[in-house]
Amino acid sequence: MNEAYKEMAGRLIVALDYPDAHQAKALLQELEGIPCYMKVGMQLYYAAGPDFVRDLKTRGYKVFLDLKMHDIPNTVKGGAESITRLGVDMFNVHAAGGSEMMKAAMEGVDKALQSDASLRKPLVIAVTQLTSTGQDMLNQEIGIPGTVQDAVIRYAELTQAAGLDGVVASAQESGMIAEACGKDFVTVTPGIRPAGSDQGDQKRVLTPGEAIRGGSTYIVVGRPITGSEEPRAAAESIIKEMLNA
Ligand SMILES: O=c1ccn([C@@H]2O[C@H](COP(=O)(O)O)[C@@H](O)[C@H]2O)c(=O)[nH]1
Repeated sequence: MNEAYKEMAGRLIVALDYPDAHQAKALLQELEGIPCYMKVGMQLYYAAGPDFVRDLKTRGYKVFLDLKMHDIPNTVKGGAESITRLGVDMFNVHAAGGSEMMKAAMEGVDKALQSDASLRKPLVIAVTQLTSTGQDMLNQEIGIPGTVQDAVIRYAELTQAAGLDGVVASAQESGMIAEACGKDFVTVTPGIRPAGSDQGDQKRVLTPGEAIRGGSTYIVVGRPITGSEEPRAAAESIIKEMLNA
């Protein structure tokens, strides 16, 4: 395994959207040896809890805990403290919670780090507009005027001003986020669909190659891998496409 492959595989975040630890572990076995990031979202975390996250860390994976916290600042601060104690590498909040809430998340991280010197600071990122949100939904259903891109940039700037490390957005917006917030501001981009694959409920999609060319720091891929008859081949083909980009 060469360095370029390792680096690119580390930018692939596989979404372990499963109902239980047993099924998630079956995928881990399939993907054994591929040095990708693993994402634990609500479905798996509510079923398998912190033990599953610890198991992933013991196996040597980088872990993104995708619980999208959105609550009053005091509650988010406590949540961020607990998540940091779990030893994850990345977690998120909703930018729509506002800057006071996002700053409180950072305070929770600091509190955990100060109490245990063995902990490393996780990347803290904020969801801008979900990749399942399209222009019509934003304007007509949710009632927010302007373009999706305007809303994403506004949230990205708010997130950066609150001291977070980056945002979750569509890969379609990675370039404009880099222009507004600089290239070091992390972009984590779900809604990735290899050519010809089913879009499902995602509205703002790009292929893995387009996302890397567009400047995404990380891409998040779930069903194109987990729903494939050959998940390992699907993951390898995505990494190959990322490398070729
Ligand atoms: O805006 C967002 C935020 C998070 N997600 C999560 O990413 C994966 C995508 O899974 P696919 O199966 O590849 O669609 C999933 O876990 C979402 O919860 C997102 O899609 N969009």
